[in-house]
Amino acid sequence: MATKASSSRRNLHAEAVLGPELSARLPETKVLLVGAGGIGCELLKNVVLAGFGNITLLDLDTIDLSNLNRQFLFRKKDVKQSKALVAAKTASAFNPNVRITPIHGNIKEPQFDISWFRGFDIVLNALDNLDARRHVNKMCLAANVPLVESGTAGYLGQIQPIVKDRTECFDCVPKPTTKTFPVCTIRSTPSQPIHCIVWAKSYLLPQLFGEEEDAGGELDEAEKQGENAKEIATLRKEAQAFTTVRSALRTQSKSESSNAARLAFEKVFHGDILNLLSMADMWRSRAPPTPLQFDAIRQDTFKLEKNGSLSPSTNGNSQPNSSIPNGSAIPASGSAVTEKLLNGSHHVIVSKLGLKDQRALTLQDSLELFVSSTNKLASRLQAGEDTISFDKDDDDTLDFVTAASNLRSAAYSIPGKTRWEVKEMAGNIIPAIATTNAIISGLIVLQAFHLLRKAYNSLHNVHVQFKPSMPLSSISMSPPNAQCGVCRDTYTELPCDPSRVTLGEVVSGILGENTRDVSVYEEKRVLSDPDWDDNLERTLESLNVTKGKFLSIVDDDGEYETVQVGISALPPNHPIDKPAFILPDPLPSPPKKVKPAPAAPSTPPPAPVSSKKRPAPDDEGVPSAKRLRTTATAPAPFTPSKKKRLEDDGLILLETPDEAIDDDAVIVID
Ligand SMILES: Nc1ncnc2c1ncn2[C@@H]1O[C@H](COP(=O)(O)OP(=O)(O)OP(=O)(O)O)[C@@H](O)[C@H]1O
Ligand SMILES: [Zn+2]
Repeated sequence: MATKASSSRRNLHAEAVLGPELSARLPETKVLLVGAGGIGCELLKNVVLAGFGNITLLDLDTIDLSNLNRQFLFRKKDVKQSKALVAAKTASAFNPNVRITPIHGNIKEPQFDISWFRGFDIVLNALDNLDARRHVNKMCLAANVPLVESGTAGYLGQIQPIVKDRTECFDCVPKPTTKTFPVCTIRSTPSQPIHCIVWAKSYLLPQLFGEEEDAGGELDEAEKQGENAKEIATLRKEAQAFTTVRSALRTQSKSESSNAARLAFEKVFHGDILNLLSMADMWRSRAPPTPLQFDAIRQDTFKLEKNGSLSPSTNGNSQPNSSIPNGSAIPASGSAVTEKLLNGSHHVIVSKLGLKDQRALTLQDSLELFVSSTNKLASRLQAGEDTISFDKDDDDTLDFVTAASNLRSAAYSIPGKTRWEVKEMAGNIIPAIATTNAIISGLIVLQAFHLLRKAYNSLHNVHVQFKPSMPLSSISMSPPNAQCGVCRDTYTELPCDPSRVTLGEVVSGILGENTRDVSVYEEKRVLSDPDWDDNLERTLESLNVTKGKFLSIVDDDGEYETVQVGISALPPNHPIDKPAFILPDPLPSPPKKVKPAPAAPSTPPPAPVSSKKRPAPDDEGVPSAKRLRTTATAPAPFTPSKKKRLEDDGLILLETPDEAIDDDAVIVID
């Protein structure tokens, strides 16, 4: 047990650096750390060693073998255990005076409501996805708790301190959206390895092993977008033919193993390609693909015509119409194998000694991998798995995507990729660099100290960049974006019993004397608007508006900012004969909206300071919503309910003539 003397000796260093006032406060400061992954493990170690004494650590995940190289609080014996629990246990040993409360859960769960967030002095994010980051940002704004946001991507990293009404919030600057590709490039005319990988991951795998679905919608949309109508008709036929293959995969017996795989192969790598070849127009200006032959590849008699013109990395040395022997590796772009091939040498040497993941695959290898992974996935379906989707850590799905994408690449004379490269590209993986995580975690704690001291002028957004001469750059904080649809809203809390209080009671209670035309949303669901009051008599519970959710009350004339009403629980001693809700006192009074700046002149003015910011790096992107209510600044041409009804009828309404139609028509890598 630590004595008082040893514990004060332990703190001497921190006290000298932080000063007596802050270091005396740290043992009592309540910090919430969200995420116990790459950044989270480093950060937990830092906050424990800095002297924070009351830490809540939350993570939804369990430890994976692949985490161990950088998430140093975990050991092999901990694999499959809760990250939060193991990290808390390991880090508790670093300082006997620390109390770490681990929570194995999702930060979006309703029990982590506004009052729960309000119980912390500071929140530190160590997350890996936009959705959770956005959620924590909003909860911290609602609870008025300072947040330090962070992210790393390989050698790059960023931290952003966020204080309500003083700094930009996480959503003040729009985030880049995921790269998308036109349907026809993916489905008929791939020209790069990534096109084949997206096809295998987002089209073929779901078609064979995912939920049965009508691909018609996606193609209808592609047709609307003006993509080639004849080609779309061929793709429709192609999609229908999947039914036979799907049922073979779900019923084949062990003895006919490989029959279903052969059927799948023949459909997608032979039949579908023959169909496409019949559309002569398509191949006038591009090299046609080659239908693959199952038996010939197996027997090593298949000769693949190589047409150098399709290779993305052709360097002038390619040799049109030279043939790649079946037993040779499909060249992996960027690898020594490719170099040799592109330099005219056909004596491709495939090392069988290299790591399995990093070996270039021959056409035969790909075929065998296709058969074995298809069979494994089929037996999983037969053993009761409903649907199977891609997961970079699920070997069977990764093998399938590796094999299928390489076979497709071969058919289209596109360089192949190793299993390792496919994992990186299909999983959207930027290798994590432990050093970047460590630097970022140190910076998070420094900004946390400024926040706790309320030294707002010392706050900085800091970037770790790949520039040896200047590895760190920092930018002073910008004020909130006046048009931000998240931090400019007015937040309030409504303790209530959702099974007893009606939507109408809440809306009129919150508006009070200030009655005006409003529309009410929960996320993007419209619950009522001035022309549609059907739901006002219904209880919140019947509308699925429960603890932890927000009701957004939007001024219909666009004159006032939106009021966000966070639903929370009534205190346990609330008298049963009193109304089933407690209105905030005073009632929220949203400010008038700041009108957006006039349209930019034709010559753009110099970039404002805030545009120097780099958006937070993200391992996982989310496609942009068709119309995010919160970012709409101009009054909508339709009332929300009417818009919703039209959208339910399958119509997409554009806000402005130049609004792009959303991403439904394209396949998204996520
Ligand atoms: N909604 C959420 N609630 C709680 N924890 C979350 C939530 N979303 C993500 N996380 C956690 O944030 C952490 C992010 O860490 P990191 O980026 O290192 O991810 P990882 O899953 O450990 O690594 P990798 O994705 O590279 O395999 C993960 O441990 C993840 O479980
Ligand atoms: Zn904002």
